[in-house]
Amino acid sequence: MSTMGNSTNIFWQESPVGKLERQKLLNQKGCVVWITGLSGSGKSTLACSLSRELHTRGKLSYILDGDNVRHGLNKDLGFKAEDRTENIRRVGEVAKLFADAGLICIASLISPYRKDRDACRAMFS
Ligand SMILES: Nc1ncnc2c1ncn2[C@@H]1O[C@H](COP(=O)(O)OS(=O)(=O)O)[C@@H](OP(=O)(O)O)[C@H]1O
Ligand SMILES: Nc1ncnc2c1ncn2[C@@H]1O[C@H](COP(=O)(O)OP(=O)(O)O)[C@@H](O)[C@H]1O
Repeated sequence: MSTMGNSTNIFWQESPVGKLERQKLLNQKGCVVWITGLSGSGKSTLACSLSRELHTRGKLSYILDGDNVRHGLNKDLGFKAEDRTENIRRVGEVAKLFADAGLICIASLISPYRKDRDACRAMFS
């Protein structure tokens, strides 16, 4: 049992199908490719080219683009430093789930702050 927020009864629920089994089914290993850069620097273009090329090679990928994610999951966030931090944290958590599912997750966000990039990278170690 662990304490999460105000709850003291949150248990980790194991999946009946393991990560290795998913990898075998998809014939690929899940991972995250995180593309950073200033607005207009070519992140989305690169993400789209990579996703198309992977698809051509029979590999399942999915793009988490900053512009798109801010239409839904992160529509409550703006561009203050703390909002950008939360944006990166949430996308990092979603990317981790995609990678665990076996997909090649391509995250394309400005990610301007080193501390946020480092915190995100630490989620995967
Ligand atoms: N300051 C400010 N004001 C208004 N709009 C802005 C601002 N900063 C970014 N943008 C736009 O938001 C798009 C997504 O940004 P990100 O989520 O990648 O930014 S961040 O990683 O949270 O810093 C981003 O997309 P890209 O241009 O593709 O980078 C911009 O269209
Ligand atoms: N390698 C490149 N050379 C020249 N122009 C590019 C290149 N990559 C992207 N662009 C152009 O730059 C603009 C911004 O690209 P975009 O991928 O939307 O950037 P971002 O996602 O970082 O905001 C688009 O008009 C795109 O066609």
